Amino acid sequence: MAAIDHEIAAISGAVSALPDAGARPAQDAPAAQGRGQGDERATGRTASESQAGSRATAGLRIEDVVVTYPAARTGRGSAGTVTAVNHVDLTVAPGEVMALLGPSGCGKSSLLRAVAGLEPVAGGRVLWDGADVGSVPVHLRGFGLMFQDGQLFAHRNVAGNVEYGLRMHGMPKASRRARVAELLDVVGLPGSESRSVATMSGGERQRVALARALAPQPQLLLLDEPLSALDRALRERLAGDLRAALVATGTTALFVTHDHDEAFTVADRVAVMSGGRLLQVDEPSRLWAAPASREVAEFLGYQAFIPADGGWLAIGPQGLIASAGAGAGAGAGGNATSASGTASAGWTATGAGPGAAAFSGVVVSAAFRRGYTEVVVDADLGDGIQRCAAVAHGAALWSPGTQVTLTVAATAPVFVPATPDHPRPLSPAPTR
Ligand SMILES: Nc1ncnc2c1ncn2[C@@H]1O[C@H](COP(=O)(O)OP(=O)(O)OP(=O)(O)O)[C@@H](O)[C@H]1O
Repeated sequence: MAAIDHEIAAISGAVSALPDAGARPAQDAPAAQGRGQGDERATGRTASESQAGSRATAGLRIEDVVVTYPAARTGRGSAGTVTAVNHVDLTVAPGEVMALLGPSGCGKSSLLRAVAGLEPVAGGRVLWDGADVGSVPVHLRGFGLMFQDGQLFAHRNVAGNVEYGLRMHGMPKASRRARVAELLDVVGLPGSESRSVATMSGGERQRVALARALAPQPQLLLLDEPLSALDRALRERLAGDLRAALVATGTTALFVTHDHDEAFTVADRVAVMSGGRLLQVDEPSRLWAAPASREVAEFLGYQAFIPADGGWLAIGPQGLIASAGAGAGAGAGGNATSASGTASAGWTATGAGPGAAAFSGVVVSAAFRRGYTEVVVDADLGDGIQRCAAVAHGAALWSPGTQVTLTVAATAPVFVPATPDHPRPLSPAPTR
C-alpha cells in the first residue's frame, strides 16, 4: 500500500530534487555522455562503463543491479528466488532517451521499478549524478513515472491533471497556467485545458499523462510501455510525438518497450534485454547494422540466417524474394531438405550482396502485408531447415506446398557473430 501511495505521488509529479544532488564537487563528474555516444556491447559490464568504475557519472547510472522475487510469488516453485534482473550495468546521460527493449518477462519493468525505488535491489546500486539513491524514498528521487494506462484523475479536467504536481510544489497560479499551456503545446493538445479527461480518446489521455509527467521537470522520466494500450497506427504516430516532446524539453528518460520499431523511434540508444541481462546497448542504426549476437538479431526482427565464417549473415524484413521453381544453387531436387551446404555458395561474411545465391524452399502459408504478399517458407539456407518469410512474386506462389526459389533482396544482410549462447557448430558454408 505504501508503495502505491508513493507511485501515485510520483506519477502525479509530487517529486522534488534529491537532497544531495548537485552537492558533489564538479571535478568528480566525468564529461557527460552526449546523445548517442558510447558503444556498449553488454554481456556484463561494458568497457566504457568499467573505465568509469565507481567515479561519479552525470545522469543515471545503474551499477551491477540485481532484482529478485520470492519464487512462490511467481508460481514456479515454493522456495528460493527468481532473478528478474541479473547484474545489469547501464548509463543514461543527461538529456538522453534510453529504451529498454526485450521480450515479455525479460525484466524490463523490474529494472525500471528498481530505478524508481518501487522495487528493492537485491544487489548493486542506482546512482543519480553520482549519488546512490538506494536510501532515497520514491517520492524524493526527483524521478517522474508514466505508465501504460496514464492513471489520470478522472474527476479533474486536463489542466487539473497537468498542474497537479506543480500545485503540490506550491507554484503560483499564473505560472502554473503558463506551464500547463506550454506543455499542452508540446504534447499536441493546445488549448485543451478545460476538457474533461473522461471525454478523451486513449491517445489524447496518454498525451495528457505525458504533459503531467513532464510538468515538474523531473530529472529523469521513467516510462513503462506508455503506448502499448493504443492501436498500432496511433502508437506509431505517438511514438514520434513522444520523442519530439522529450527532445523539446531536454528530458532524460528511460523508456520500457517490447516493440523494436517504437524503441528505434523514441530512443537515442536502445538497451536490448533478455533473461534479466543486457545483451547490447547502442544507437538504433548501429544496433541494426551490427547485432552482437543471433539472439539480438532475432529480437530486432532479422528473420533468416545464412551461415558464414564465424557466424551468419542475417536477413531483415522483406530481405528475401520468393519466385517460382527450385533454387539454382540449391540442388537439383529443389526441395527444402536438399539445399544444405551448396545453398550458401556465393556468400561471404564481408562480401555478401543481393542476387548472389538462391535457395530452395517450400511455402507453408501466405499473408497479405502492407503493400505486398508475404509467404512463410521452410528452407535450408545452409544450417538446416529454417522457417523464414519472403516477399512473394506472383499469386501462383501462395499455396502451401509450392516449391519456390529464395533470393536475397537489394537490402544487404548484416554479419552476426557466433557467441557462446549461439555457437555455430556446423562447418562454415563454402564461399566463392
Ligand atoms: N511482483 C512480482 N512477483 C514475482 N515475480 C515477478 C513480479 N514481477 C515480475 N516478476 C517476474 O520477474 C520476471 C521479469 O518480469 P518483468 O515484469 O520485469 O518483465 P518485463 O520484461 O517487464 O515483462 P512484460 O513486458 O511482460 O511486462 C518475470 O519472470 C516475472 O514473472
